[in-house]
Amino acid sequence: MIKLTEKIVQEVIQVRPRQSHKGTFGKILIVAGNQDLGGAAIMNAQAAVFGGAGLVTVATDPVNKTALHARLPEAMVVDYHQDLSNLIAGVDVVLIGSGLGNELTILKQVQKELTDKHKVILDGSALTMMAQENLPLPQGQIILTPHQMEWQRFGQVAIADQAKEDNNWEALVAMNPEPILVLKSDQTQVYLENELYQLTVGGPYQATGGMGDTLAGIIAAFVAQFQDTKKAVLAAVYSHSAIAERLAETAYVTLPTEIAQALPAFMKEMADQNPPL
Ligand SMILES: NC(=O)C1=CN([C@@H]2O[C@H](COP(=O)(O)OP(=O)(O)OC[C@H]3O[C@@H](n4cnc5c(N)ncnc54)[C@H](OP(=O)(O)O)[C@@H]3O)[C@@H](O)[C@H]2O)[C@@H](O)CC1
Ligand SMILES: Nc1ncnc2c1ncn2[C@@H]1O[C@H](COP(=O)(O)OP(=O)(O)O)[C@@H](O)[C@H]1O
Ligand SMILES: [Mg+2]
Repeated sequence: MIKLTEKIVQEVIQVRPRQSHKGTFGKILIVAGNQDLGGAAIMNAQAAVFGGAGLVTVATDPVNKTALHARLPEAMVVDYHQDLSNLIAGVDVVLIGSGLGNELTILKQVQKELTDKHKVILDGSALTMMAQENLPLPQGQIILTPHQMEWQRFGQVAIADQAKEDNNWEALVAMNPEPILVLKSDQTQVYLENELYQLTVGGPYQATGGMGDTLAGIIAAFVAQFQDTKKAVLAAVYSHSAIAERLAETAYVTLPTEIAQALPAFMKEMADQNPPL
């Protein structure tokens, strides 16, 4: 077991090269937010934009369009009932599932367009629907971000058995290809290529709806803009809770949107410890 420390973030977040443009830092499609859970799409997208993704498009229920535009003009918004195949073909990263509810048709349509070139984050309702419908993993480099109940459904490991890492590895190796697992709890762990990483920052001030939606957006931003996907996931998991821990020095609860807002300053601080070569 390896403890996650600030070192991983310093390793991943570099000063940006001058010769660059928005395409350099990755294109993300977020598929999230049904009629009732538009906040999840907003929190995904805010975290992705503030986390440094070059271009973010949100495919969501049309009732969420005005709210998304008003909250986050940097993000583009499309109706998730439209044909998303061209959009999917043009992005590097797809984050799907936060607040998606029971939108099974949309999940299936997105999944069939995914290819090996995509980095795919499966969160929230995507995991629950895939478990209920027994859907196979889609193509792409897969990152799963379940909380304990979602992992019980998706990985078929009872919550009580998740404390034993062998049980989680057994479920993971049965999946093909083996995904990266971010198993969220008050003791979040990352299962990644035979190594178990333990988060040692963060705390109960994070127990607020939308906290996981924000983490998923940060992961999307980091894997979109940083070369090494595995390290990018670890750095995202660490940054999310490290920012919360800092905010909690003066706040009883740390809101997901506040964590997103703190990302640019946190990332600059980390990058400044890595002077350009
Ligand atoms: N503003 C928005 O739009 C928001 C939209 N959201 C979206 O809603 C969708 C549904 O997500 P969900 O997580 O709320 O529901 P579900 O999958 O049924 O899990 C809850 C059940 O699991 C149990 N449980 C056990 N261990 C647990 C653990 N460690 N962490 C958490 N739960 C744990 C828990 O136990 P209990 O609370 O009863 O003790 C309960 O029985 C999803 O797509 C999400 O993105 C949310 O982000 C909120 C803000
Ligand atoms: N007591 C706690 N200590 C540390 N982290 C917590 C605690 N409670 C929740 N979290 C973190 O908050 C996030 C919750 O994710 P999730 O349940 O998916 O939220 P949501 O779906 O509402 O956005 C996870 O990253 C989890 O590790
Ligand atoms: Mg969640």
